[in-house]
Amino acid sequence: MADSAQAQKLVYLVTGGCGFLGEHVVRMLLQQEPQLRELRIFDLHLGPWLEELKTGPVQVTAIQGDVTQAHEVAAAVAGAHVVIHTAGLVDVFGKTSPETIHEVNVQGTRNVIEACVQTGTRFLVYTSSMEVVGPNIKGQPFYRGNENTPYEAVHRHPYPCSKALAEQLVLEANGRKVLGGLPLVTCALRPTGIYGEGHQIMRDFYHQGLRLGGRLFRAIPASVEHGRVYVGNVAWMHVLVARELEHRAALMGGQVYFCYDNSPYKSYEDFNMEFLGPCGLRLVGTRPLLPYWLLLFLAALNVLLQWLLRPLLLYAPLLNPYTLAMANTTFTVSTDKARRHFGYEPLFSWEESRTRTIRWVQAVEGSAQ
Ligand SMILES: NC(=O)c1ccc[n+]([C@@H]2O[C@H](COP(=O)([O-])OP(=O)(O)OC[C@H]3O[C@@H](n4cnc5c(N)ncnc54)[C@H](O)[C@@H]3O)[C@@H](O)[C@H]2O)c1
Ligand SMILES: C[C@@H](CO)CCC[C@@H](C)[C@H]1CC[C@H]2[C@@H]3[C@H](O)C=C4C[C@@H](O)CC[C@]4(C)[C@H]3CC[C@]12C
Repeated sequence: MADSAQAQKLVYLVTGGCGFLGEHVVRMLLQQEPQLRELRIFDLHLGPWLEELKTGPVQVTAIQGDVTQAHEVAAAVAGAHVVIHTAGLVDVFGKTSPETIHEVNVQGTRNVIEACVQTGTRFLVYTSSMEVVGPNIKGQPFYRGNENTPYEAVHRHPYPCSKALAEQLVLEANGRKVLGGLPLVTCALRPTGIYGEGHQIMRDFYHQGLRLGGRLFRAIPASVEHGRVYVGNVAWMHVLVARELEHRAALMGGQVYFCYDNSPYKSYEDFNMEFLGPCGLRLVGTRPLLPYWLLLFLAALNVLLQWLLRPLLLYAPLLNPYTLAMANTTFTVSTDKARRHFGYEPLFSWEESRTRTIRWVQAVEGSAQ
């Protein structure tokens, strides 16, 4: 008893802890981090599920706050040993202005770094994105690449631009002296497209399929591979990095790691069918049903409609030129850097990840009826 009380000494802060990934990180920390004494969860919107966590042995502190407000961030960071910064605005559909995306993703990250420096927190793990690398605006394939694969990372869309800038800030902050004189140790994790329980876009595709009489129509050639990784494994990588940063600071500080697991390489649509198929949906066509030029035209039309309708309503469909380019460009990773640097092995096999995700979609279906 005395031993476990002594071992429980660490204070962690998870920003964005009520988001899709953030909730998995929070739950994973509570299950897998025995050294945890207090877990602070900082988010603009706090979820009601946090209440159930407050009865466990770890002190769970929910903080409603905004990463763009430096003083709120500094108050939340003060006294934390580790910060896992997952908060961000994930918008590739034109729902939010580019300025707001920049403010949350870039200025928010700057505030987190400055808070660490001012309050003496030494370990910062940043959730970056594969989009920091690509796909680029030229649509060049990135086929089973790793962290050292040369690739022309050129972006125009506000989301990848903001993630790239924020990642750069985090990596440059590695080694800065924090209050007390010790160096800050940072690193960035780059998930590919995350899937699993709570994935809003999967839910959207599922509902779209139901509306279309149980069918989805193939729009992307099956040969275009899109990297995907299970949310539980992404969360597990965050927990491991947070734990190991202190012991392997020289090796891991300032590094980037793709998030990967054993999920199969498939097209975006074929991959989704791994879950939606067992839930009763069918992907129609072995080839795209519409020619690419027509899809591009529809995507451009959606942009025009979004602009025209803006004064009346928010029209933000899944298809726009950017999402089409994303889905239509091969981008897959194949790396073992995380295993070599901090002993990462996926916690969930592909079969388990798939089963869990199917069960979740079925529960979504149940709750929709
Ligand atoms: N979903 C993916 O496929 C994916 C892939 C790669 C990287 N990422 C990155 O992972 C992180 C989490 O993404 P997600 O998919 O869980 O998104 P999400 O939208 O589900 O979660 C983001 C969380 O951040 C919070 N947040 C937003 N603005 C905030 C602010 N101003 N202050 C405080 N909290 C704020 C939101 O309330 C939300 O709970 C993001 O940084 C994203 O860029 C996501
Ligand atoms: C053309 C449509 C026909 O069915 C398919 C459109 C699919 C798109 C909506 C998604 C294709 C690729 C996705 C992105 C990718 O998985 C990686 C991402 C990185 C992450 O940081 C945020 C989410 C996302 C941008 C993800 C968003 C949805 C897609 C563009």
